[in-house]
Amino acid sequence: MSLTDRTKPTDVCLNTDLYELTMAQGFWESGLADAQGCFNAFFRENPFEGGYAVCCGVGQVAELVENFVFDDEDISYLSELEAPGGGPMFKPGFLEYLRDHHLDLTIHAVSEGEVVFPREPMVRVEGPVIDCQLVETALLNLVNFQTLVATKCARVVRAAEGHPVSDFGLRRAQGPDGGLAVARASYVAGASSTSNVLAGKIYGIPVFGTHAHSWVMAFGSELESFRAFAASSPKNCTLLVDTYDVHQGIKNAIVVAREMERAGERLAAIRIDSGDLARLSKEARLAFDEAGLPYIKIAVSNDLDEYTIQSLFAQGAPIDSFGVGTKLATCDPQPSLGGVYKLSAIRRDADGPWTPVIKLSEQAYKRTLPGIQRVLRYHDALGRPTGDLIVDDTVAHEGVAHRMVDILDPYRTYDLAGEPSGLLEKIVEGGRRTAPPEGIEAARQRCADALMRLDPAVTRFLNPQVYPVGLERGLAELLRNLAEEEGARSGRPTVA
Ligand SMILES: Nc1ncnc2c1ncn2[C@@H]1O[C@H](COP(=O)(O)OP(=O)(O)OP(=O)(O)O)[C@@H](O)[C@H]1O
Ligand SMILES: O=P(O)(O)OC[C@H]1O[C@H](OP(=O)(O)OP(=O)(O)O)[C@H](O)[C@@H]1O
Ligand SMILES: O=C(O)c1cccnc1
Repeated sequence: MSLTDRTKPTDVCLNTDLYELTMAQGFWESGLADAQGCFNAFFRENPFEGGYAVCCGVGQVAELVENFVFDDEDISYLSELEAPGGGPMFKPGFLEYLRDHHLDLTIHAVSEGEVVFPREPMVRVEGPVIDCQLVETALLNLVNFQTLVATKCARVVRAAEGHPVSDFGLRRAQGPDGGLAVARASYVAGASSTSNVLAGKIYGIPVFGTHAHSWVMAFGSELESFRAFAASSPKNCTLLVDTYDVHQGIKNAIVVAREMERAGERLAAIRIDSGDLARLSKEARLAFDEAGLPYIKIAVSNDLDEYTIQSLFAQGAPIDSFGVGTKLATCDPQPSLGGVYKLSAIRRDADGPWTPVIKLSEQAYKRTLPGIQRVLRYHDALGRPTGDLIVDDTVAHEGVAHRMVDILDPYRTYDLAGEPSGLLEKIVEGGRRTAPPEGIEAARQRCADALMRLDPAVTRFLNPQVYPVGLERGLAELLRNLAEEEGARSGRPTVA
């Protein structure tokens, strides 16, 4: 992960919200340090008004847990913190407890690159409630942003219809760490390369680049600048043709391409970064073809997103590749996923029975789901997903249940077809990863496969169909009972 890659590993434990540490101290003091909890990370709505999300960031969770250690420097910093009302924020006994404390967690997660849907657990964390709480913020920080970026990039890649998309977002990203996360998640979601060199080094993502307008402006003329770039980077030569006038830029690119041919080299591409990209790309294509240079590719950039790219192809633009920066890195127009991490079951000790719990809300869609949840994804004969069933292992259930109950409307049921398989895999047990890191290429392949199998009605941009996610009947009944009990206790009307 980027933080542990670039700073001392133990810094991950302070990459948290203060309240996680304050609550941990409270659990420790209340004698609840050994109580066990089960938390789920999930989101409530698909981003970008789309029909799905691409799970990302979970590939770094095991590393987070293994590196979650408070060293002397961390303890010393915490010991100096003052409470607003006076006196130390943390008690010496608690800080001694934290020193060399390791997270004794077991974690199940959806594999990176897989498609996920609202309300189903993406990550399930079990273990001492104090440890579950300590890891919350850092875990959400990894999973929320990368899932958002991966989803955005999957949309851009879909619009690009197989043409390469390069992440150009670093200069517009939310800080250095944000830029790395964007490059990583974009690659998982199908981007072919990144301009971010550090991301290339850390994650092994192919790096790609052209040149800036400043390169052209630094020379006496555009032609001179193109010649100098071709001489300097003959094997990696994409010329930016829009600094002054695109028509002249195309003519200059043809001159340089011919000179390169004479020197036994080939101009790879031009890039157009302003103006009407459909019209200019058509003119460029025609000019290169007429000049006998059909191999020169056309790359474009300039505030692109999935909608602009879709529109460019609808206009018949002969574009070969895309550089996408600002709108990818900032996940325009939705800058956050809103994923949450909620307690769903507790038990007093590690051998006792789990007690499922829920949080009620005035808004039914904000009510949480109880239990030790897992997800069964059903597939048709061709391996295409047909629906996801959330099962709770604290209640009796039918195992493979073919009927599911709508999460928000208990009177609505769906019949599931096909064969189910478990969506969550164990990635951490007793605080240790259960398998070596799988690497970014495997996640990228999984994402490509998952998106290919998903119903186009779910992946379309406009009014996508809702992918069915529902509750196994035992869980639906438990939810209704708990909501009634909690409602009666709080005097609120029952929402289930
Ligand atoms: N043919 C097209 N159809 C749809 N959108 C386009 C087309 N050509 C360009 N765009 C998009 O329109 C937006 C604005 O382009 P515009 O031509 O105004 O920029 P510009 O004049 O090049 O400005 P600047 O030089 O400041 O970048 C950009 O997001 C660009 O990608
Ligand atoms: O448009 P985006 O999707 O955000 O892609 C990144 C942008 O960054 C560069 O512009 P910038 O003006 O920063 O530098 P330049 O002088 O090299 O064009 C590049 O030319 C792209 O337009
Ligand atoms: O290499 C490029 O062309 C590039 C990289 C980052 C941002 N804009 C352009």
